[in-house]
Amino acid sequence: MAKRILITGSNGLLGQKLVALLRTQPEIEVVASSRGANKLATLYPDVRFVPLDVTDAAQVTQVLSDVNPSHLIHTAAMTNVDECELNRAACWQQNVTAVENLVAVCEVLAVHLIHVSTDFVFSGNAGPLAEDALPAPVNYYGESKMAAEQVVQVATCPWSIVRTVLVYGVAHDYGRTNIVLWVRDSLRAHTPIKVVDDQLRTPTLAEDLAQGCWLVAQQNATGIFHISGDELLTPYDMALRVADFFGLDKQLITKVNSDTFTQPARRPPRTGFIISKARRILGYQPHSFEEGMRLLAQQLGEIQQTG
Ligand SMILES: NC(=O)C1=CN([C@@H]2O[C@H](COP(=O)(O)OP(=O)(O)OC[C@H]3O[C@@H](n4cnc5c(N)ncnc54)[C@H](OP(=O)(O)O)[C@@H]3O)[C@@H](O)[C@H]2O)C=CC1
Ligand SMILES: Cc1cn([C@H]2C[C@H](O)[C@@H](COP(=O)(O)OP(=O)(O)O[C@H]3O[C@@H](C)C(=O)[C@@H](O)[C@H]3O)O2)c(=O)[nH]c1=O
Repeated sequence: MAKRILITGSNGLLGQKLVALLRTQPEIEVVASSRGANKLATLYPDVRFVPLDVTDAAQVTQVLSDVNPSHLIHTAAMTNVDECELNRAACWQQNVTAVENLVAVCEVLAVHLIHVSTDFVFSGNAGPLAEDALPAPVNYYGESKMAAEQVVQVATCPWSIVRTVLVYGVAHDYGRTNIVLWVRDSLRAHTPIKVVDDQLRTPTLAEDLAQGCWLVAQQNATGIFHISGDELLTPYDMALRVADFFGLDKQLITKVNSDTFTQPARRPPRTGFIISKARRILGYQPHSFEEGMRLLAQQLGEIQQTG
């Protein structure tokens, strides 16, 4: 059966990669939605866009009824972890109330809901983690994402939860940075940076995450899937690799502990994912960190496309 896939948060990093991937799939129709004006209008004029603020229950009902999707990939969220700690009401609205709104309509219309979640639902005491590890968030963003997962898990429509870790990539007309771009840009500007070596993550190329979500939709797979890269690295390791890859000065990078930072939100120390379930069931195969940086550099026009 043909699929019509509605994406929330299509202006975001994952949302943009999903639109780029899905518009090239012959057997599906993609409909993009986001809260702000469509950032992809000139890039992909062929893709239908509908404005949608997911915190507005009436709008959610109207848009889902109009679009009548077979699948909904919910990427929209408040993703600034420190901002979530400081502005808890807004965080709850965007990360939990929004999911309640979506679930209510997905249940009525029997839409397959694919909800994107995070390694920050875990305490970070025992990474890398499999899907059945017990959530125990250490910050408010993580609490809100765990509460959203709980809403999804009792939904009566088909549902999947795709959890991911520290996503990197380039997007169009996009303000938020990520570890690869931040390190590259800082070193290029000869700005010294302090990078932690007491956190562990499996950094995720945004294209891989989009592919993971698409595999879930394509196969109508339900349940929880861990979708990330497969290299367990500290941010300090990542910074050194970025410096090597872009030929930048490693002397500018200082290794530090997380407790030297005074961020409003605590970060879980050891996360990272075991992705064997996604490999086995979905056929998911992530790029290496090196390959991810290569793709990013190609997209930035810094190196030629190969093969
Ligand atoms: N980035 C990361 O490292 C990680 C992300 N995740 C999860 O992955 C998902 C996607 O993240 P990512 O793409 O990086 O996020 P971004 O911050 O890049 O994008 C999120 C988008 O959500 C949209 N949005 C926010 N609030 C609303 C709203 N009320 N209604 C409609 N749209 C809204 C915004 O759209 P607009 O611009 O139109 O306002 C924004 O562009 C999120 O659920 C996040 O929790 C999980 C782990 C790691
Ligand atoms: C700003 C900064 C970050 N870092 C490290 C810590 C951290 O692991 C990594 C990224 O830091 P940030 O504060 O930008 O990102 P952070 O908010 O920790 O990223 C998170 O985003 C949300 C949305 C998620 O769901 C998580 O998976 C997670 O990756 O870089 C440093 O070492 N030094 C620094 O000065």
